[in-house]
Amino acid sequence: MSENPREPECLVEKRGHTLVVTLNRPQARNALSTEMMRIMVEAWDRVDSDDDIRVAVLTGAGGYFCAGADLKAMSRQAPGDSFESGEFDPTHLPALLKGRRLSKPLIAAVEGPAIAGGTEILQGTDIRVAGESARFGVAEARWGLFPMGGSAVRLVRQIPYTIAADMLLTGRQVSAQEALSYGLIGYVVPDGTALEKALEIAERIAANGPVAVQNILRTIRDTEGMHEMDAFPVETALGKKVFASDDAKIGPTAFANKEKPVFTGR
Ligand SMILES: C[C@H](/C=C/C(=O)SCCNC(=O)CCNC(=O)[C@H](O)C(C)(C)COP(=O)(O)OP(=O)(O)OC[C@H]1O[C@@H](n2cnc3c(N)ncnc32)[C@H](O)[C@@H]1OP(=O)(O)O)[C@H]1CC[C@H]2[C@@H]3CCC4=CC(=O)CC[C@]4(C)[C@H]3CC[C@]12C
Repeated sequence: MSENPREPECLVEKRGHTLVVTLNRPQARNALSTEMMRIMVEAWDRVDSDDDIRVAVLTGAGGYFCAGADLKAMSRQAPGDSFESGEFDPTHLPALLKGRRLSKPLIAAVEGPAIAGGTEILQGTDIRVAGESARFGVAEARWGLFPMGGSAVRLVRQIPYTIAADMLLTGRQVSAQEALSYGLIGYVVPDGTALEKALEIAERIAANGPVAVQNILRTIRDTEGMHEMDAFPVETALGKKVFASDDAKIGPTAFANKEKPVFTGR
């Protein structure tokens, strides 16, 4: 099928306090194009800069999540050439959230295949929902490629070593139920309802204190891999910022008055 030139290759829509980012090349199973990744980076910048956005959701169009890099485009222009020329420094791939993390929670809503770059970007998300027919895998080795989206570093930190090694070295796909059992995802829902579930989770987070949410998230990230005695000073500094916020007064007062807190994000 030809690509629809009028349709953006990535859709970005604000729904209340949530920004929904939809990979939109279903005819190519939402394979990553440079245009798609350009829009993704714009969306990530908007998440970080717009105080009214408290959560983001990443999903794919057409019942697919993402088939990874565009292998056809890659056959026409080898990424290695771009690396050698210095055109791309793959140490930082902001579209794939490698070398960049969002300051607000990112929820993945996966339907269908999340393969190679699709499972790579998944590892940059925080909460993950998948339809029961979704499939995951890091297929790069099958094509003589390297999972440059961060999986050879991240996957073994997110799921058991032997499963990560198996997936990375064989390139095999795993079902949503397997992925749930490994802890790669947190929810399996009926096909077609992953976005609905992700938006429900997003709403719950958006109703919480934004200062608290963002500093809890930052603590998780900034202390990953640290000895706890080295991590606690980092955690405490961020926690004190939260307790110094207006929201830290709004919450308890709302409870005492038997009201729903209306947080300001300050
Ligand atoms: C290294 C980083 C990641 C690399 C990769 O992801 S490699 C890609 C691996 N992907 C796969 O193995 C999946 C292949 N597809 C499938 O297995 C199946 O299609 C499916 C299971 C996904 C679906 O099966 P299906 O039966 O439903 O559908 P099909 O009939 O198979 O397909 C339908 C239709 O879609 C087309 N299709 C499917 N997948 C792809 C695909 N991956 N690419 C293209 N087209 C696809 C299929 O052909 C059919 O089409 P049709 O015409 O109908 O026949 C990289 C990630 C990001 C990169 C960096 C980005 C920025 C940069 C830019 C540069 O220029 C180079 C440097 C770089 C920094 C770049 C470097 C490498 C990355 C980091």
